[in-house]
Amino acid sequence: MTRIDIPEGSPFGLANLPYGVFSTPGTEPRVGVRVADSVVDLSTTLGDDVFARPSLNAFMAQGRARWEEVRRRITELVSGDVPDAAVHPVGEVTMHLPVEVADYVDFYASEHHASNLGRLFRPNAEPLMPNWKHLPVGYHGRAGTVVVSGTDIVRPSGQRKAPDEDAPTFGECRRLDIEAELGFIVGTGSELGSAVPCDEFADRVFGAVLVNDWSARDIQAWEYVPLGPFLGKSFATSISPWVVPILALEAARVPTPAQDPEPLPYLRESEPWGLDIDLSVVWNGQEVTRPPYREMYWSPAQMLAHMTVNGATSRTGDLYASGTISGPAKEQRGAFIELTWGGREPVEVAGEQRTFLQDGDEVVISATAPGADGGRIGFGEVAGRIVPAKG
Ligand SMILES: O=C(O)/C=C/C(=O)CC(=O)CC(=O)O
Ligand SMILES: [Ca+2]
Ligand SMILES: [Mg+2]
Repeated sequence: MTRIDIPEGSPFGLANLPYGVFSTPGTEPRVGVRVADSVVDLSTTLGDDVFARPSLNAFMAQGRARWEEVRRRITELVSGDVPDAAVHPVGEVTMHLPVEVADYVDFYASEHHASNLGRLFRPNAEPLMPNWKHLPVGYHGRAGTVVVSGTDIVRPSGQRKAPDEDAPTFGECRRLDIEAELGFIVGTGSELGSAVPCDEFADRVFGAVLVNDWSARDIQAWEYVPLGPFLGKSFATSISPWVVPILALEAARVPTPAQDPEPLPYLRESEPWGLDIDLSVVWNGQEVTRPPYREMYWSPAQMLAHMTVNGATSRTGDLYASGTISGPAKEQRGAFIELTWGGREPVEVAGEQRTFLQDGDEVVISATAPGADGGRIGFGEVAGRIVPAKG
C-alpha cells in the first residue's frame, strides 16, 4: 500500500482533484485523478466501469450528484493507504485527450481582446460591434481537431491575401498565433428544443480545461468575412489533459465586470460565475503575458444559456471555450497579434525580437485559481510545438 504525500502548497491537493485519461506502457487508457505528483487509477479503486473507459464522458453523464459522491470517495481513498498498483508517478504516464469532444464552440467574451482585434482587423470601424454587449458572440469550431497538450502543431497552409496584395496566394501561414483561453466541458446535456437557464450551469458543466486556440491570422483575415472564423482556426485546438471539476472552483467565483446595458432576462444569473483565474503564457521558455480570467465580460453560465436559448441541444462532451483572455494591460494580452500589435511591435523572447510563431517554437499556457483550503489549485498546462508545414 502507498500513502500519497501531498506537500503543503501543492496545486494538486485535496481542494483540486482534477480528472484525466492516462495510460502506462502496454496498458489501455483509463480514468485517473491527479493528487500531488501522482495519478491514482480510478478504474481499479472505485468499483465502477465508467472509469475503465478511454474518456470521461460516461462518468460525466452520471450527473452532479454522482460527481459530488465520487469527489467525497476520492478524498477518503487518497487520505488513506492506496493499493500500490493504482498509484503512478505523473512523469511515468501518458496523458490522452480527456473527453470525446461532442461539439466545440468558441466565444469572444473578453472586452479587451474583442476591442483590440476590432482595431487590428477593422481599423476604420468601431472596435466593438453593436451586438457585443448584448450577447456573448461565438462561432462553431471543429470538434474533431481538438488535441491534447503535447501534440505537435503542423503549420497550416491556405489562402492568404495581405491588404497590399492584388490577389490571394496559396502557401504556408506566415502569421501563426496563439489564443489563451479557458474551456468548459458539458457533463449532462439538454434536449432539443429546450434552453438551459444560467442558474443550471453548475448542474450541467462538469469542469474546465486550458485551451490554446491556434490561429492563422493571415488565413483568417482573408477568409472570415462575412461568416466568421473557418480554416484559420480549425487546423488544431489544444487542451490541457486535467479537467478541473467545477466543484473545485467554488472559491474562485467572483462577479463579472459590471454589465451595461443590463443583459436580457435569459442572460441574467442570480449567483455570479466570473472566475478569478490567473493564466501565464510561456513562449520558448520565457513568460510573455499573464492573462486574467476575472476580466472576462461574459460568464460561462451566460455562454451556456446563450448557446442553448434557441433550443439547440447541449451534449455530454461539448466543449465551449471562453475566447481569448486579455486584460487591460499590454502584458495581460492573450494573443501575440495583440501583444505585438499586428506584428508591428516585436517583443523580446529569449533574447530575440519576435512577432508570430516560427517552426520549432513552443508555447506553454498554465493557470492557477484560489482553492477551498485557502491555497491555490492548478490547471496544469497546455503545451504545443510548431512543426513545419507538410509539403
Ligand atoms: O474580431 C475578429 O474578427 C476575430 C476575432 C478572433 O480571432 C477571436 C476568436 O477566435 C474568438 C476569441 O478567441 O476571442
Ligand atoms: Ca479563439
Ligand atoms: Mg482552433
